Amino acid sequence: MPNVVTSRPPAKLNLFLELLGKRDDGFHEIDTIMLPIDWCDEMRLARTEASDISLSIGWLPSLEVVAAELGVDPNSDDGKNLLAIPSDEKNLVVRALRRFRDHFDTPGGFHCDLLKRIPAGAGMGGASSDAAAALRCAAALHGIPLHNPELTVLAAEIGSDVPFFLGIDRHSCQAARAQGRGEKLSQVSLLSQIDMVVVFPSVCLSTARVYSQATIPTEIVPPDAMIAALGRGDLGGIAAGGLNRLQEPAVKIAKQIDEILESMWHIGLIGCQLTGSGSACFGLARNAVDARRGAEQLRSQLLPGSRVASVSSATVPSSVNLVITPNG
Ligand SMILES: C[C@](O)(CO)[C@H](O)COP(=O)(O)OP(=O)(O)OC[C@H]1O[C@@H](n2ccc(N)nc2=O)[C@H](O)[C@@H]1O
Ligand SMILES: Nc1ncnc2c1ncn2[C@@H]1O[C@H](COP(=O)(O)OP(=O)(O)OP(=O)(O)O)[C@@H](O)[C@H]1O
Repeated sequence: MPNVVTSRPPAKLNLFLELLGKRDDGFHEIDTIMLPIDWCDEMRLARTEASDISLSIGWLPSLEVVAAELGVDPNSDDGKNLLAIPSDEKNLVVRALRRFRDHFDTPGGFHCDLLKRIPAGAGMGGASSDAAAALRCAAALHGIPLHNPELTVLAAEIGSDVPFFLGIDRHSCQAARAQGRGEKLSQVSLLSQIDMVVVFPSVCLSTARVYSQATIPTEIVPPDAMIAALGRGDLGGIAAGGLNRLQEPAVKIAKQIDEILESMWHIGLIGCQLTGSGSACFGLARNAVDARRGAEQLRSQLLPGSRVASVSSATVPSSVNLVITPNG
């Protein structure tokens, strides 16, 4: 079995998110369509003799470059709020590796090097994706099948978005419908790649706080139109079928979201909306060239104070790659 593996956990966008009701466990019953995108973190996981679990974290291309894009001093309170990622039990990677080790009773521990690109508190699933990748990397290091259903059980215990990043059954997944708390998954097919622009304004939103200020609609919208448009590659239909019931409470907390969305509509993107509980927003472009051009335009208008990227749809789960180390 290998001693070191790597993976590139992707972010996700919620093309559709409806609130169906409040559950007794304090979570919301949701109906959401999630799309993996090629904005990824970088993970390296090694087995260790000692039983403890350690994590080192950095930012790509560097903390200073990311802080400059956001217009913050990395040592200021704002900078720490946006960029100081915990490396202890609060990090979902540490939580995932500890749960894995205890559940499968594997010998020794792990050391994880995590390089972040996915903004935190953005509604892009960064922590959840890292946790899912950590479970798969740990399974590969200990010879446990990557599609072992017990991994999905562990994932659901770690967070509502984590199961999505493990993929569905044994197949790679271009998009998924998530119901329940987010753990009931079904495949959604895409006829063609989707190209978008994503903007992360320099504000970190708490998922719990946005949900707590959301209201359950009297009239529930189903995701059928969105699912049909994705299946026939109809960009106009995807834009028209978009919805995010968490957008209203998120905008009340961070008003700049409205300004960002306005700028995105203004440069000709369509279906512009918040992803997840925010604060990141996305808009659909006709193709990758238009997405790159749109990102350049928004960068010149919005920087510093936002991170802007052109992205394309991707798949989950992220692959796990063996690293052949000199001592085998
Ligand atoms: C907003 C989304 O990202 C959309 O994909 C997810 O619903 C949130 O997934 P997540 O960040 O993994 O959320 P968790 O870490 O499981 O829960 C954080 C908090 O969000 C709220 N929460 C989360 C999921 C859900 N279906 N209903 C909720 O009300 C709860 O207050 C919960 O304590
Ligand atoms: N691996 C991780 N990467 C980034 N943040 C993490 C990680 N583990 C824990 N966190 C903490 O979780 C907070 C939320 O991170 P993030 O928004 O990436 O999580 P998420 O819940 O998966 O995504 P979403 O915003 O879509 O709900 C961060 O501000 C950070 O304090």
